[in-house]
Formats: sequence, C-alpha cells, structure tokens
Amino acid sequence: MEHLTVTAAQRCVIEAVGQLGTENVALEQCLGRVLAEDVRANRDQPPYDVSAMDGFALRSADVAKAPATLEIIEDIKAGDMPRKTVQAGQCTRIMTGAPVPPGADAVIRVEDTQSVSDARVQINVPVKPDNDIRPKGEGMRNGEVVLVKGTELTPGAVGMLAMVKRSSVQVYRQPRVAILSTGDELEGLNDPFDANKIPDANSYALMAQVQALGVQPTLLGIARDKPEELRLYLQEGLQFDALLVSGGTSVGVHDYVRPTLEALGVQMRFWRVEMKPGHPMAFGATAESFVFGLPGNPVSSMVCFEQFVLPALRRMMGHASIYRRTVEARLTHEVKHKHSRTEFVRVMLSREEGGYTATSTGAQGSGILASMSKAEGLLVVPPQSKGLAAGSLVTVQLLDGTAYQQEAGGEW
Ligand SMILES: Nc1nc2c(c(=O)[nH]1)N[C@H]1C(S)=C(S)[C@@H](COP(=O)(O)OP(=O)(O)OC[C@H]3O[C@@H](n4cnc5c(N)ncnc54)[C@H](O)[C@@H]3O)O[C@H]1N2
Ligand code: MOO
Repeated sequence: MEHLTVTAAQRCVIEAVGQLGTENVALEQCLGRVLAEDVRANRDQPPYDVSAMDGFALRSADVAKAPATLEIIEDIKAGDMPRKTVQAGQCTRIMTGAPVPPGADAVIRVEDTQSVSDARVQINVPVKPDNDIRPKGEGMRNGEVVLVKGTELTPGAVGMLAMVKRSSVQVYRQPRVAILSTGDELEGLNDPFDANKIPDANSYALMAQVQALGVQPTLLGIARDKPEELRLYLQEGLQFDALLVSGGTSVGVHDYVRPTLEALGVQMRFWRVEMKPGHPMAFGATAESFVFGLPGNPVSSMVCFEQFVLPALRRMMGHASIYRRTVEARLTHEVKHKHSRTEFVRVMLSREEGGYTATSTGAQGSGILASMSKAEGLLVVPPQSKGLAAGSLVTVQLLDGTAYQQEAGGEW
C-alpha cells in the first residue's frame, strides 16, 4: 500500500470505523453528544394563542378608525386564564405570554396606547387581525419530532429537550481513548529534569486534542524501546476503543511499534501516507479496537490526529459532520512545494475585507511545536502543486472552534 494519499487514507479509516453503542445520559451532561433517538413534543407550545407583548387584547374592527377609547374589562397575566369575552368597545389588559381572551383578535402593545382612567384606555393606532398574537403550537405541536436522531446536542437542542421535559436522553457512547508515548529518550512530565532528554509533549498535545472533542482520554504513559515492555503497554491500550501511539512508527532499528502490534493480532491497514508532516502514519484494527500509530515528531503526530483520528472519533460518537471546517483564504506570501506529498502548513488567519488571509506561523519543522501552538489553521498544499504564489486562494482547515463539515473539503 505505497503512495497512499491523505484522502485515500481517510477513506480507509472512515470505512473501518462505525458508531459506537448508545447510552442514557442526564440532560445536565448531554451537551455536545449526538442523539440516538427521535425526540417528540409532548404538548403544543404555546398551549393556546398568547400575547407577544404587554398591552391590550382587543377587536381589530373597534380600532380601525383609531384613536378610539375602549373599556378595560379584565387584567390577564401569564399563567392566568381569561374569564371574560371581549365584546364590541371592550379590551383586556394583557401581559406577554398570557392567553388571548375569547372575542379578541389582536393585541396592541402598551406603547401605542394612552391611559384614560383605570377602566378606560385610548388606542392610538389601528392594528390588523392577529397582530402580536403567537398562535397555539407555533413553537411545537404535540407528537411532532422536534429533534431527529443524529442531531448534535447544542445549547439550543438542550433547551428543546427541557421544553419537552426530557430529564435524560439516549445518545451515542463516547469512545474510550488511550494514549501511549514510546521512546527511550522521553522524559515524563513528573520525571526529574535531564537536559539530554526529550520532554513527552505528545501525550499531552494528543490528550488536549481528544479533550477538545469532549472526550476524556486515558494516558498510559511512556513505553521504553524494549519489545516486551512495549507489548504490555500496547496490550493494555488495545482494551480501549481507540489507541493512539506516538513514536516508533518509522523504519529505525528501534521502531518496534508496528511489528509488536501485528504480533498482538492487529491487522495493519496502512503505515505510510503521502503527506508532510506525518509520513510514517499507521492505522490498524482488531475486532474491538482501532490503533493509530502516529509519528513521533510532535507536529506530525498532531497533524495526523487532525486528519485521521479526529474524523474517526467523531464518527464513533455518531456525528455526521466529522471533518474540520475548511475556509478559503488568500495567502500573504509564497509557499514552496518541491515534492509530491500533501503538505499541511501551520497558519494564522485574519479576517479582512473580502475574506480571510493566511500567514505562516513560522518555521515549519515537524519538531517545532511553537509554530503549532500559534496556528489557527492548517493550509493544505495539494500533492500536485508546484508551489503557491503570494495572493493565491488556498484551502485552510480551521483548528479552533466546534464547527465541522460532512466532507473533507477537497481531494488531497
Ligand atoms: N530512514 C527514515 N527515517 C525516518 C523516516 C523515514 O521515512 N525513513 N521518516 C521520518 C519522519 S517524516 C518522521 S515524522 C519520523 C517519525 O519517526 P517515529 O514515528 O519512528 O518517531 P521516533 O523516531 O520515535 O521520534 C521522532 C522524533 O520525535 C520525538 N518524539 C517522539 N516521541 C515524542 C513525544 N512523546 N514527545 C515529544 N517528542 C517526541 C523523538 O524524540 C524524535 O526526535 O521519522 C523520520 N525518520
Ligand atoms: O512525518 Mo515527518 O513528520 O515529515 O517529520
């Protein structure tokens, strides 16, 4: 499986993974989850025609030649039921959300009236029938599906669930994700400082990328470059829905990850993708688990997460929109491209007249996390590109935000 493009590798991942099972979660915990059931309204809302304004409910015909003075027969607050019928020459004082009394066909807001006495009001302007009346069932009708299966639970959707009195709801399960770093050179966050070692940044950058999807991963720690130790860690990681291993995926003599995974029964689907950074990216599966072998270089592992792990996890969680949103941006400088791999360039975006502009965040080496930490997006240089001129229109994957799209946004 040589010369696999990013798009082809993404397809391979997405075809392999599917939605996880479902679970019931409390309304307080469901933000960002995906509905695994249709949710129906259990009442009409509003339950009757109600006033949209604080004012007076009246018969529009009575005020056709406004100004006109009407007799106030009743006061109705939200929560009250009207007791009287509005007859010719009459009105009721009504508050927002209160039921419109029989006989009245319109509401006029208080600003368009003038008090004459406690019992009489002058209406200053005419109103059309139905003015400022919110009809029964305008918001939802009893029995109708108000949220369809597959909907992501946004704050608005959570409000809707409360509106139909759902204190818990059936959603797709969150993936259980394990993260493992490998390499003798790595220094754990709590290990003593040693200037000759490499701090384990990948575990935490990957942790944060998973957390940004609303999932709390498990950090397995650091496996040293000893096949037996690595085997134990990988075995543990394969108990999870997804295992992210960084380092040891290329062809060095101590790159034991791939052979050890295979020895543990993992079927490798690919182990190289035509991309930069991120070339030695591996993907495999067992019956219960998916393994992403991410390159050790910190930026490479993060970029591979964006392209392969993120859509896979979102698919497991039941989302239909699984890819980062892409935008068009105008490049503020030249980008050279002298190979035939898809390149991802870390960029900052600014919003200017006519759209976004994209500017590199600095040195793009795959170990240089500083330029990743400033990045708002990844500019995609397609494999066939001969380089991009300043001022050209380019595609950028947004790294921040919670907006996603159904398609990757291009073939690359
Ligand atoms: N002969 C070849 N050598 C290399 C190739 C190749 O195709 N042929 N590919 C290069 C590319 S591209 C990358 S990317 C790296 C990936 O190699 P590995 O996945 O095997 O990663 P390591 O060799 O273990 O480490 C690479 C680099 O990253 C640092 N690292 C590793 N883990 C962490 C961590 N948890 N936190 C921070 N930094 C980490 C490690 O110290 C190395 O500097 O291979 C090239 N070589
Ligand atoms: O995948 Mo490597 O990232 O090009 O350094």
